[in-house]
Amino acid sequence: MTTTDPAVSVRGVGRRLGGVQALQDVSFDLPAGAVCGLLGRNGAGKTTLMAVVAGHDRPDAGEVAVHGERPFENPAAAGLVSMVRDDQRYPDDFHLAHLLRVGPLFHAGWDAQLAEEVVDVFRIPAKPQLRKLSRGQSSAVGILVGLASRAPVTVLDEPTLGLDAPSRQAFADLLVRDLAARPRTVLVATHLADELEGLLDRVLVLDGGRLVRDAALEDLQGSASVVLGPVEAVERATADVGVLASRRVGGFLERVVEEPGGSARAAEDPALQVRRAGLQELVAALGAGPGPAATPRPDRLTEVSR
Ligand SMILES: Nc1ncnc2c1ncn2[C@@H]1O[C@H](COP(=O)(O)OP(=O)(O)OP(=O)(O)O)[C@@H](O)[C@H]1O
Repeated sequence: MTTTDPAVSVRGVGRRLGGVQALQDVSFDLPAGAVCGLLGRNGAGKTTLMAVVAGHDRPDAGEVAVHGERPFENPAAAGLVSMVRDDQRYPDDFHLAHLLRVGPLFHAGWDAQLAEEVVDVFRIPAKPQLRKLSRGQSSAVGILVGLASRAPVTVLDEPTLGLDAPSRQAFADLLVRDLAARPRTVLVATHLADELEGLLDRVLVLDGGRLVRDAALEDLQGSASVVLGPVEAVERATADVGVLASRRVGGFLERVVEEPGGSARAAEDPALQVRRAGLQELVAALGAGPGPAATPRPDRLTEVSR
């Protein structure tokens, strides 16, 4: 293994659960030290993918390697990857104090001081059993384990689910600070792409179990714009460009168009508003599922009317 080897390598991975093809032919590499957002709609396959990367589940097809080790049922990989699920279960009688005691037993790199800091920042209560904590408090416990375990590859499934706004900001601040002090690779699934955008180096987008985008954040940013205005004016300005999504609200039309070039004509029309597409909008446009074609590029389109 060299320093340029990827921290995570996924090749042709498939996973069928029940009657559902949850993952199909998924391939990507995560460079060591990258913070990668895993995005996609409900049921896109994010949790399934994270579970096979973390070795909680095995793929039916393809190969997964974490720092060169197969993660499933391989003791050599146990300390390399830590995954915190959004529905993480603990023993019924477990309190915070139990978790803080067993953390170092399960995670060789456990940082007790950081764990205590997370307890303070998120005000995680000591008293009720962990299973009785609120949704947001349970997420804070997940953040505690995810950060304090300091695994070389950390997998976080919806870490901010149910957190209030100050706590979501506290999570982002802690993650940035801790990664600067102890760089590691992070794969984080979220439905709040815009909130975590500032933390990400890479973005993976799943749709229906397939990987539809694997890009550096900077390549994705600026790859699309939003054009908004009266229906006819928007249609005229975007007639010959790549349209990723369209949404009609009354007499107005909003289109997500591909750059470069997509918004050029619209920018000359004072009746139209043009702005850069946010990550969330871009992901929605890429993974919005099948819809009637609105332009001659039906494979890339979604048309949503209200
Ligand atoms: N144990 C299971 N048995 C049958 N189908 C399953 C099982 N687990 C997941 N699935 C299905 O596999 C698909 C992918 O599920 P997954 O939980 O990976 O999606 P997700 O992207 O994490 O969704 P969400 O954003 O809602 O958490 C879904 O269609 C889901 O219904």
